[in-house]
Amino acid sequence: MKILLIGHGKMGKAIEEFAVQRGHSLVATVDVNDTLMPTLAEQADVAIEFTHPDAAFENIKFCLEHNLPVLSGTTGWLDKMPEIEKICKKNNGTFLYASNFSIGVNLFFKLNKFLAKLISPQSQYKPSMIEVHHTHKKDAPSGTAITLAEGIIDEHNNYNAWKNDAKIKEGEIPISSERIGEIPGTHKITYKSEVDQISIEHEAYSRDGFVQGAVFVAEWLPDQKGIVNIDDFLKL
Ligand SMILES: NC(=O)C1=CN([C@@H]2O[C@H](COP(=O)(O)OP(=O)(O)OC[C@H]3O[C@@H](n4cnc5c(N)ncnc54)[C@H](OP(=O)(O)O)[C@@H]3O)[C@@H](O)[C@H]2O)C=CC1
Ligand SMILES: O=C(O)C1=N[C@H](C(=O)O)C[C@H](O)C1
Repeated sequence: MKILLIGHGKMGKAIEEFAVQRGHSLVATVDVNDTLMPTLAEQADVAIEFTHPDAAFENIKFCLEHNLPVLSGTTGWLDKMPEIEKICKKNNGTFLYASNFSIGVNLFFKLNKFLAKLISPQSQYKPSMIEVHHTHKKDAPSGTAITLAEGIIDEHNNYNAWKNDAKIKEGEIPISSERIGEIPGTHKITYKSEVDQISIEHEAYSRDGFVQGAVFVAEWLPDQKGIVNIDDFLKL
């Protein structure tokens, strides 16, 4: 498979290494000072995009307008998702976004929803979330934390919003973001009552889980159409 790799930072470099190990080739790596050229899109089977919250929209739009299936793992740009959905539809394109490509995290998303539904009638248990990442991370809360909060909001009758702050109003889930050293990504949800607490946690040991997931999804994506998601890939 021929991959157009957009973003050649921590994730891009690790994806390049793993993709080559899997027998794929790169049409090009496009980083911040490079230009996305239509000829690159013509030569590729799929684009993998891991860049910056301010750059993702234009990169994804370019791929969709040049008939190239694209997956993006970039977080912090989701206010523009409705526009991407329109562009994808208009161009009969293929797009997948995942806040986290790790298979473990995608199972954790399901566990989170299950727990939220189970605990919803027990209003004495109040949820909170902590996410911990490396100090280079540009966005807070993490995309994964937002997906987890949305999962709780979908399933729990008493919560309808999240806040990246300890000062919350009724119905809000507090998310605390910590940035420490080189931590790849840890997410913990706790439900506390007066008498006890229940926690679920996912801890990435390295970026390998995100990298492997992105390459596996990229191998599957060229045969799909429209807006698809990682649940479709994992058949969850
Ligand atoms: N979904 C998932 O599973 C995961 C998602 N992420 C997300 O992926 C994104 C990238 O993470 P990471 O690789 O760690 O970050 P890095 O900062 O290490 O890499 C991003 C790279 O993209 C470059 N870049 C910036 N703007 C553009 C542009 N317009 N076109 C092409 N390249 C550009 C940056 O250049 P420069 O540094 O010069 O700006 C940098 O080289 C983040 O949003 C992060 O949250 C990360 C891990 C897993
Ligand atoms: O920036 C990172 O590193 C990560 N970003 C994603 C996020 O915002 O959730 C996924 C993972 O946690 C690592």
